[in-house]
Amino acid sequence: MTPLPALGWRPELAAQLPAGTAPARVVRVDRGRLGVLTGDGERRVHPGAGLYADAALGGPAVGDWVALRDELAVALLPRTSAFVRTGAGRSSAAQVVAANLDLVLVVDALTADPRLRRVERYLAVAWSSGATPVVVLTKADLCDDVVAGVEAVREDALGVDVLAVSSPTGEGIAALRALLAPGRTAAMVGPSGVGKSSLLNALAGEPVAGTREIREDGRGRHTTTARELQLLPGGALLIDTPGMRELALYDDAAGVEAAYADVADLALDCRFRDCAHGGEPGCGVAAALDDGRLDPARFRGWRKLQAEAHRQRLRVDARARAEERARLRSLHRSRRDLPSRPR
Ligand SMILES: Nc1nc2c(ncn2[C@@H]2O[C@H](COP(=O)(O)OP(=O)(O)OP(=O)(O)O)[C@@H](O)[C@H]2O)c(=O)[nH]1
Ligand SMILES: [Zn+2]
Repeated sequence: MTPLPALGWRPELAAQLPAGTAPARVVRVDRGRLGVLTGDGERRVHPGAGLYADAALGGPAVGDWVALRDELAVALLPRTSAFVRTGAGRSSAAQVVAANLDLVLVVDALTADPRLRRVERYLAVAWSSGATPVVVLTKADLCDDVVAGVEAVREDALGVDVLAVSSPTGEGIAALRALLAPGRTAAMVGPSGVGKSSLLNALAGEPVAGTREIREDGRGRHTTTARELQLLPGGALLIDTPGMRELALYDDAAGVEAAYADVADLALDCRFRDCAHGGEPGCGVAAALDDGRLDPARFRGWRKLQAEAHRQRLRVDARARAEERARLRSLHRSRRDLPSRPR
């Protein structure tokens, strides 16, 4: 028997449960079936039409809470956060790949130069989901200057925890575990090969990634399910779905603007075109914060990225000016060195 808070249950959800139903957390969405965890263990249930009643929610996703009536999931409970994939392929319909995340581990490796722009894009998507991002830099054991590597990312990822870890040596794993408090739900994003599976195994203390087939003994019959939500020994929950992993590929091409299109929309209402949304009269962003249309956490996330984008522009400008000077110098030099034209 697992107490519900250990599955990430929030007491305020109790009021949202239809009469005669019990809560369950979705651990896998499979053609026509849902794998769920309840206080009594893991089960497979049928998704009822009620889960799709609100088209804007995009149906059940890993991490969602559903209301069960026997073997039927009848309702989708409100989410605190949602990782949405948009613009994948030709369809522009939003697809929720994971829900109710507290933390998003943005994973990259310390072996290559820190890929700051890429980390930033992941951070933008993480903030926009409503979850708090943490940057986890893997392969610390292969890096000569871990401190510098961490510092470069930290400078860029304002207000975000940045940790260095090594899955084989265990370096930094305890510090990461400390962030993964009991009942909190996290998920990993990051490019292929940076060590997400290894990290999941290190956190789990046993190989779960790659060998995620779990044999279950349910009342005499054996069922096999591949869970996409793991309970870690420390009590946190870690979501690892192919959807989250693919998300990376799409959002590499998208950008901060896309992730924060709603804030940009609100800014269109500002009286002044160059409004900095810092207390100016007639500010559309401030109005939306006041009446609850804009979440303050989301606004802070956007602000951080705006500041970073600005600094990045200054850096690029400085580089462009330096390059232009170098170009002019070499041009003069080549003119000077040019042999005089034959008459
Ligand atoms: N030295 C070292 N090698 C690591 C570490 N983490 C992962 N690796 C190695 O890096 C390679 C890729 O690791 P994975 O865990 O499969 O990476 P992944 O991000 O899950 O990759 P995908 O499954 O393609 O998304 C493997 O050969 C791992 O053994 C680390 O901290 N140190
Ligand atoms: Zn404004």
